[in-house]
Amino acid sequence: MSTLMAGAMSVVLYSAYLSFPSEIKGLDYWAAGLILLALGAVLFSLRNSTSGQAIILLCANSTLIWGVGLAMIGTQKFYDRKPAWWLFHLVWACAMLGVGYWLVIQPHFSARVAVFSFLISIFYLNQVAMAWRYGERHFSTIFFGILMLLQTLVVLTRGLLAVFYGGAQVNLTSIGPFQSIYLAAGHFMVLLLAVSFKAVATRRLQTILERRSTLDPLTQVLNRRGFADIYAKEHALLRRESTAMTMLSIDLDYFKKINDCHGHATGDRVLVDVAAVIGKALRVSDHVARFGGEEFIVLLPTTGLDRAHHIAERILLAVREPGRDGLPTYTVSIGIACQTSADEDLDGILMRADEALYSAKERGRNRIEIASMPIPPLRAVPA
Ligand SMILES: Nc1nc2c(ncn2[C@@H]2O[C@H](COP(=O)(O)OP(=O)(O)OP(=O)(O)O)[C@@H](O)[C@H]2O)c(=O)[nH]1
Repeated sequence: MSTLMAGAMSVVLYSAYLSFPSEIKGLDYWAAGLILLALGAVLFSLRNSTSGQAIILLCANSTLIWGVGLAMIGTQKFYDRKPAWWLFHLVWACAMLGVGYWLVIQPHFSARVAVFSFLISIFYLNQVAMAWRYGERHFSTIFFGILMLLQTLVVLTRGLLAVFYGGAQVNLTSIGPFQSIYLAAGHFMVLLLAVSFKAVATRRLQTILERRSTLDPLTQVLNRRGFADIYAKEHALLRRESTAMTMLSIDLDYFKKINDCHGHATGDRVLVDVAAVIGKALRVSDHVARFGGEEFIVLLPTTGLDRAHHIAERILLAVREPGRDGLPTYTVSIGIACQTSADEDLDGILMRADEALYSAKERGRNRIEIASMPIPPLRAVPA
């Protein structure tokens, strides 16, 4: 039954590997690991029905180690870590030496079970550590980590029972409480592991799609939608705490000329460069967006005009430094608008920042202009 489950789930994971974006790594290794676990279980079931029991047992142990090992490699790839092939091969070699020795040269069932269990638990434990260190704090990771931990505990307990109580306690062909728990865990764990692989991968897919829908694909800064969400949060803060925030509207000067003289690809590289230069001039709490074209918007939360002007000057100077990455020298114009009242909305402050930007363009470009403050709405005077 568990063999069928593992086989079916490996197909599910492989089809996810084919259809998920290439940023989600490791799914193919998880699928291969499950196939090998299924194959290992088939080999174990054949050990008494054919001659050459020792060879079949060796192959079964080797296949199982490979199965769990490939799952570990998949998990390392999934979390963007360098796959520890050295650990994979070391564990496999030690397991084969140990199992081979206590199977063929000096037959000893409990020693064989102990060495196999301790070694294979290294692969499970490694995956617990991966999920703990690199996993997102989300239900799917917790589920994945707990399953790997449970699997580690079950396998380690089998190894310890083999060491302290001998072969009878861990021989899965005889009946006993631990044997039942181990077999049940083995059956369900294969299915649950595959489900947990799929759960963490689906969560990763969701995060990637969410990020894609709020980021500009060329420069990786926010797009209009992502910026509107951020602005709404900062606006709510401004309403609550009566702070100020400032918007910079930054536009490349004569960008059409850059495209015409150096080609569209160089134009794109200039856009990426300007996004990077702006990003370097900001704090982590500031936000940059590109709404398309060659205009960038910067939102500086809890920042007044003086500080914003200082940041704008820093950007102006950094941008026009010549020869970065072999790019043509270029300049930007910047319009600044400060918002102190929650009565103004995104369109209002954007319009003022753009007006200041046009005025910078009209006055010769490569300069900064500050927008006048909005005229507060007239309020009725009580009689
Ligand atoms: N390479 C590249 N060019 C773009 C992109 N989006 C818009 N453009 C180009 O940006 C140029 C904008 O030209 P204009 O609006 O005339 O502005 P400008 O040449 O910078 O002139 P000023 O803003 O007045 O200084 C056009 O040639 C667009 O084709 C893009 O994603 N990549």
